[in-house]
Amino acid sequence: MKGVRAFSAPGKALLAGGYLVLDPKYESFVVALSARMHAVVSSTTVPDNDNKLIINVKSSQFNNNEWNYSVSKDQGYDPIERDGKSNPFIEFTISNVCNYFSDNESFDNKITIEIFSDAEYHSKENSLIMSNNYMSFPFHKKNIQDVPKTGLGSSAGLVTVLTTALSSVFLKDLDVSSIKYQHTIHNLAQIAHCQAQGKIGSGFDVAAATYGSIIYRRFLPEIISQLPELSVDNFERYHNALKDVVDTCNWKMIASPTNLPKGFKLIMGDVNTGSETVKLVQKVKKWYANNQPHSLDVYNCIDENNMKIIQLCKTLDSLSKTDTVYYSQLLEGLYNGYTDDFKELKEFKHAFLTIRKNFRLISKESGADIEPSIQTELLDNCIQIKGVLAGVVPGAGGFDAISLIASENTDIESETSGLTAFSNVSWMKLKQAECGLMEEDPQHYIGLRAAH
Ligand SMILES: Nc1ncnc2c1ncn2[C@@H]1O[C@H](COP(=O)(O)OP(=O)(O)OP(=O)(O)O)[C@@H](O)[C@H]1O
Ligand SMILES: C[C@@](O)(CCOP(=O)(O)O)CC(=O)O
Repeated sequence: MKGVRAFSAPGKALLAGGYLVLDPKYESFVVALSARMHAVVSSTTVPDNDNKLIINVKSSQFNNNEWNYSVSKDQGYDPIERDGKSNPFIEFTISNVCNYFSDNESFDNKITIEIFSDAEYHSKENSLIMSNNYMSFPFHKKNIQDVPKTGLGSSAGLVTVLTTALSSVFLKDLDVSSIKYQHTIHNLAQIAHCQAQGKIGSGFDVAAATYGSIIYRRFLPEIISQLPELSVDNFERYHNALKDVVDTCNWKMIASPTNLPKGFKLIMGDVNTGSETVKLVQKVKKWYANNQPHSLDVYNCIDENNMKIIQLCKTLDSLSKTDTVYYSQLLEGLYNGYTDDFKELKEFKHAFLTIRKNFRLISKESGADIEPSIQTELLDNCIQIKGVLAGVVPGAGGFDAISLIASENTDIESETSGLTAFSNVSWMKLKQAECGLMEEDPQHYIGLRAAH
């Protein structure tokens, strides 16, 4: 095997914009997370291979899961798994990437990709930690689909990093810091992820996996729905349409880089239950359609406050550079709980409280438990903790992990340890990611051993 390369992509928390982000008229605030999905790729050329590509994908952290595909132009790049095993997220990624690059003259025909996922994506129960000097991953006895998820976007991370790893076999000069390549990877991954999910969602998870923390406005769903069905018979038609959608079409989306302001951090707490996003979305959509114009007023009020949060992050970022004296007083105030002395902090806190109030209203009227009362109680307790400014149930809400915005000096573990109000929360080892897609050193994945 030659030219081994490795890549990683971050997970996500949709801090502001749940549900509204499904409509291209609203913008949202997505924080990329330090929990990352990784892919180590190597390739070689084997002779007499009947023009087939052999693609082996291993996810050994999950009961040694492994998928062995053969792919060829004659089969329309529809991957055939040797033992009939299925992982739609891997399959749609392979078919789109291979189809997209099918015009390339020469490329290696035997590809091996190892997937690694950081611990916070899944429940760690009954897992064995394997580490080396650089990385640490939990190994499970169960298959990937049987290990409970925490809701950080594992499938979006997987599809994005797998798209990158596979593309690197066709594009020897692939540079993930280049906007051009990020754009190609994002578009291919977004298409594969929608096809694997069987629906066209807002795509904020794939966008964050590619670009990192972003202000996001979704692409028009027609961009993806206009693609013809991918099948053996219409390979050429699909290929031409795919090239057009990936390279030429204006997706009319926004993914502009952002960050939490200096001195602020994101904290996430898992409540170990999880929720069914699809059902929540169905109920909210039904409520929205049947309650006009009141439902539009509620959405617009949420949007006003989402925009306030986005604007306040920009204001705080610029204050941290232009008025360092005021900014350090503000950070003192944040840590010590004098938030009402600073108009920016007061407004930030108020914006989150207003969003939560509106989501509770939608919960009551639609029957979708976006902020269930148990989470209300938890969030209300959290915002009393020293240094915690605001809290919310991110994304679709429900019983997923909660998100808090706090002073970077807040030690949430020690502030809450031994208190019954927090006995059901496990604080996740997470922070905001420093970047979206990145290239990693493939040596860092070698020699993982069980810790003693
Ligand atoms: N490490 C992995 N190895 C192989 N497949 C994976 C891996 N992680 C995720 N997947 C695939 O993604 C599927 C989970 O996707 P799903 O969209 O249900 O979860 P999620 O993206 O973590 O959830 P959410 O969008 O709520 O954050 C798995 O069943 C598997 O097919
Ligand atoms: C409700 C929704 O806006 C957010 C879902 O977010 P999450 O998967 O719960 O993080 C749906 C979507 O954006 O596709």
